[in-house]
Amino acid sequence: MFCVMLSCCCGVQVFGPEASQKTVFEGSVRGLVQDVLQGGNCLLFTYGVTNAGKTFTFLGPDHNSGLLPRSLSVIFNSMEGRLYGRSDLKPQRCRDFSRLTPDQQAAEISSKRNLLRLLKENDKSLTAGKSASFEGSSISSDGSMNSVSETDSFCLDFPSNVRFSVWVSFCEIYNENIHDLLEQVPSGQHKRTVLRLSQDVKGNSFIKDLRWIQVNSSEEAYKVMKIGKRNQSLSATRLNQLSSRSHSIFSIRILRIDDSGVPRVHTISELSLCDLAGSERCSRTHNTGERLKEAGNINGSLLTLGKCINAMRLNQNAKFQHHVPFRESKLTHFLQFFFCGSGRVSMVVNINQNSSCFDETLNVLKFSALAQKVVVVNSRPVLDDSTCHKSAMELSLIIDEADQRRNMLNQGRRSSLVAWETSLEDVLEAEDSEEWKEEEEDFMEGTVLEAGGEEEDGDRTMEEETEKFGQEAALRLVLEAQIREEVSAEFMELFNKMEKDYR
Ligand SMILES: Nc1ncnc2c1ncn2[C@@H]1O[C@H](COP(=O)(O)OP(=O)(O)OP(=O)(O)O)[C@@H](O)[C@H]1O
Repeated sequence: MFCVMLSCCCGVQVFGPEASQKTVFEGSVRGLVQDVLQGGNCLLFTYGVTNAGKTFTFLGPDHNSGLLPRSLSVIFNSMEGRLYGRSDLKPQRCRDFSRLTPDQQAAEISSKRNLLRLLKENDKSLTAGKSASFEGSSISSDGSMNSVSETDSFCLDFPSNVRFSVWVSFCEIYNENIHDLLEQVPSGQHKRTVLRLSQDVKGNSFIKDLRWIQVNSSEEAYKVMKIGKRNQSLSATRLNQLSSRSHSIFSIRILRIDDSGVPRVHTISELSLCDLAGSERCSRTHNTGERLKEAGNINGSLLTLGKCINAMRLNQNAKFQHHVPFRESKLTHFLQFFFCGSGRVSMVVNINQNSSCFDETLNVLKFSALAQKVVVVNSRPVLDDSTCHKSAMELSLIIDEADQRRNMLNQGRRSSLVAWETSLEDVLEAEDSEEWKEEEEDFMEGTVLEAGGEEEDGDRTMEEETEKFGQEAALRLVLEAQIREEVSAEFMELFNKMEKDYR
């Protein structure tokens, strides 16, 4: 018996064991897909103990597709007849794009052809019985998505000259190493390239050299996902015959292009679907050797995710901002972009109702109750034609916009946004950075001066507001703070216990 629970800042929805994949999709990710089609950024991640049905919900068997195939279907159905026909605009870094030369475009097309050919070759070897890594799982050999409704779509209210270019990537975090699941490793060679997390000049993290493939239909995107899934690290454990030993991240990036005259990229939005590996207790799995090492890394990164969520939640009300340890694991470092005000975040919590995992499940539920309290303010960057040179200004405007929304949302409360760390761990993208910095400094100087006057006005309004609400509001705040303190103390205790258990 498996239950699914959706948890996000807008509330919690619980789906019982009888709920169909369609119902879960409609009650959870469909709204995110709509947001992404409108230009927003969304992250959805699965959470739960091992063997709780995360991959089932995420991908689903062929006759009963999960969240990812359904999202692809709705995205492409909604874009019917509005796909951008060329491949001269490609996403790069975090939310930038580059214009490809004709040679680069030809290289893109041929590399995609080779990748898709790989699927056919793999299928032949699968039917010959050479590999069974994906047996019993979700994907048909012809790459079709049988169970997804062909009609589900959103009506996009954009001018007729607006076109969409869709790109996908698929990677995994295995033993704290990031690997591109679309990398074609020559046969006989087992060593895969380790990719690095990098930051652009705006402080947004992205995976350097990750492959992005332009896809023109949901079937094509699904085939790409199939190829990646076959490369993912799966192994049999005592609790799950096909247990994910890594966190996998499938990202869909949509370039909204104004296709009149010289094509202009208007927005770049992203839907990231992250199937987290399940937490596992060694006393139950009896893992040893390589499996034990994997379990240690999985539990470690999930623990850091918990710490980050707890710190973000505390920061919403604290006078002094706690350090959020995003950099303690690759997973949280990668997710930082979404958690720091750049998108909507939702979590799917899977529950296996087997009584043997009762206390682990209770921990998962407590975790999700806390995660739900974190408010992430969403901002939607709009690109201009001369994107690169206006980036500093855009950044400031985005920050201003996010601040305004945050103030409206959290009147009298502390920010849920977390300041970017300034020291870069990995690679600093140096291109144009000097120019950008100068522009940014000039612009920031102006912003700081302007902001000073506004702040005084804001303070006055704030005082009036405080008087108006009076004693009743103050009492409510004290009570809320007390409750939060208690929950937070309980949670810290829980973390310490979990840490001890996993050792
Ligand atoms: N709702 C469901 N209905 C039927 N079978 C399910 C359901 N959810 C999960 N299963 C089955 O339970 C088993 C474990 O599911 P799955 O591999 O999705 O778990 P998981 O949480 O991803 O585990 P891990 O973290 O170890 O990768 C699979 O055989 C799957 O087919």
